[in-house]
Amino acid sequence: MPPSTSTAATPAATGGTALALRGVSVSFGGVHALTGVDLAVAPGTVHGVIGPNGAGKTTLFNVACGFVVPDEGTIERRGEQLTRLRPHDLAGLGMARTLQGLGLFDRVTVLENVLVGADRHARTGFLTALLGLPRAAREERALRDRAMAVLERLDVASYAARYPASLPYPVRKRVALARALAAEPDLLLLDEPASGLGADDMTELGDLVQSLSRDEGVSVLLVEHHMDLVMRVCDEITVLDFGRRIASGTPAQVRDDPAVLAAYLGEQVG
Ligand SMILES: Nc1ncnc2c1ncn2[C@@H]1O[C@H](COP(=O)(O)OP(=O)(O)OP(=O)(O)O)[C@@H](O)[C@H]1O
Repeated sequence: MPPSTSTAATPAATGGTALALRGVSVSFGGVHALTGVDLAVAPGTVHGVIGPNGAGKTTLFNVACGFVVPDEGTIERRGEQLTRLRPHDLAGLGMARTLQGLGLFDRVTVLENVLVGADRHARTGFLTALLGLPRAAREERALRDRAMAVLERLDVASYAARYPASLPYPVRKRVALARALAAEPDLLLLDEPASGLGADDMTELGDLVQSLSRDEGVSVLLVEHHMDLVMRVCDEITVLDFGRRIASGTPAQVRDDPAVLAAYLGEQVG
């Protein structure tokens, strides 16, 4: 079963972009990681962020997640400015993310990891459910059903009772994505989701991302090195270089942009 579409973003429902960064600047000491960057994720679309090494992609992702507070600029969600976005605010805002480091809990099972994501909708909370209190029983069952459904969708339900550390990396990546999807976000932030994946897994990942946006109206911000994946699944792409936006547009526009070609000159494009 796919995640519910009840929270999916539509232009009418959002009253604006799914996420917009305006004039965002971030410095680390003397390093200008981002300078006046604008980016708008249109509802229900996949927006890619690419750029050579050190271009500022991770910093931009961290701003969108609330890990990094920009020195200047604003973040808007559905037309409203978010002041002091924090990582723990994401679920309440209908946002979910996966990280390069995956961030799975090694001491609980795959299913329990995904339940942490699904817990966004629980009234009684994951801890109460874990403790098995009677009033939580029905809700816990519903949460487990949804978590299992997401694991099935990503073809990893057979690992539900296993511990993440014992699993191959591509499986752990799917579990991390399942945990994000279990929260039924309408905006998904993906940081290098294809890293460490083989060709088949990458193709399936691309199909899933496209299906989430096209069939379910989920908006996606995709920071990714693999150019072929970005070109295949993104509706729009923002290109960063030395912390500045040097181009944005459709994959075809970006591919032919002289500034982009110059930025990547000498880089091996994955
Ligand atoms: N915590 C930090 N402290 C100091 N400098 C940083 C920090 N994080 C990033 N930078 C610097 O900011 C710039 C942008 O880095 P960032 O990691 O955002 O780029 P990136 O495009 O994700 O690079 P890569 O593709 O290599 O991962 C780089 O010059 C980097 O060295």
